[in-house]
Amino acid sequence: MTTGYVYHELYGWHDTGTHASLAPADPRRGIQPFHHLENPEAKRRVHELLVVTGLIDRLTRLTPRPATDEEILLVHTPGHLARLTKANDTGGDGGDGSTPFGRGGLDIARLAAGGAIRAAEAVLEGKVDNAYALVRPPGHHAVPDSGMGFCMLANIAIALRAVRRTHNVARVAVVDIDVHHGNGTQTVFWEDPNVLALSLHQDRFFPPNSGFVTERGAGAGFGYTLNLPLPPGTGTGGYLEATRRVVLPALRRFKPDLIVVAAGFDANALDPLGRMMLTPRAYREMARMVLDAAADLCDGRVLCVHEGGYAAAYVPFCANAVIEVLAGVTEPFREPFSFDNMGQQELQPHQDAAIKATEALLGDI
Ligand SMILES: O=C(CCC1CCCC1)NO
Ligand SMILES: [Zn+2]
Repeated sequence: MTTGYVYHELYGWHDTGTHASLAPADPRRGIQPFHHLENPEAKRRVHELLVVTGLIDRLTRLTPRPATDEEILLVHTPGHLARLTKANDTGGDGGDGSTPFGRGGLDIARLAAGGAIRAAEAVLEGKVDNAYALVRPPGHHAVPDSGMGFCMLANIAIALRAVRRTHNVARVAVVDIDVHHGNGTQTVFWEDPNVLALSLHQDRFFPPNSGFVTERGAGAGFGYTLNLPLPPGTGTGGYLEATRRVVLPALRRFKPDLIVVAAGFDANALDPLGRMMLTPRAYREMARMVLDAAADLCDGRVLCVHEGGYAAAYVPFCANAVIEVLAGVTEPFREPFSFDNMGQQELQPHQDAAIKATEALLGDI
């Protein structure tokens, strides 16, 4: 099994400032300077764990390149690109007031989107069987006319639109496991029956009023947007049942040529921005199920693009578990501490009800 891997040190130089988690530091409002939640630590430590454990030596390193204006404009409006370009010398915000970037921030965002493109190309050209793009800033909230929720450019959407012009890939399934709704991907492909936008996320967290099971796509795309809002506190049982009963049947019905995972890890048990309870074992089992489905459906073609995940000491073990599955590692790394025995990790009735509601919609794929 050959697994492509995209990472660049510049991803760690994306400067989100002292936003004191979510709001700009301001003594008049009692907000002390603190690092922004979307800071380099968690992602840099994912890379460093791969290096220290030696897993990186089993991966095929792919060098990211900047996404061009033309590629960005396949998804975003000229106005959004102009906003980012104008602020690139000074630093600014992606558009929602919560997406700060420093000088050269657009250059790094281009490298993130270009990293997703490069990884998608390598998978589609058969250079690797699957790939992991450890990119930053994240992308799954960005919509055509604005950045949002720490996302400046819609990395996955740009990659898909770019490679669909140059490669023979008709149907793509995007499985978003970030704890927040993949609204950006959903918005871009809302009317597209050839992209299945499937999101598992914490119910009514972010973006506000987004990610309801009733959001199903429109026109020819109706039924190809699938949302599974899960109750806060959902753990391994809920996610594995959701994967078994919603994700896998959806993939089997959709028959994708490529499976893309919006690999956010903020559903981890220690995350400051999520209220779920996942562990490396849970992520490993979800990845195993998706990889097995990919082997049956699309010659194993899976592309993971990193999104959120803010517990800097825990996310590395969660992401490492997924990358081990991609790389076919049979002796998984034993993470030093786990929360598999947390109370109510098994499926709970209210979580089962949420799964049932989305399960009922599979027939429209
Ligand atoms: O991890 C994220 C960022 C979510 C935050 C953006 C502002 C409040 C919640 N999205 O996937
Ligand atoms: Zn998130």
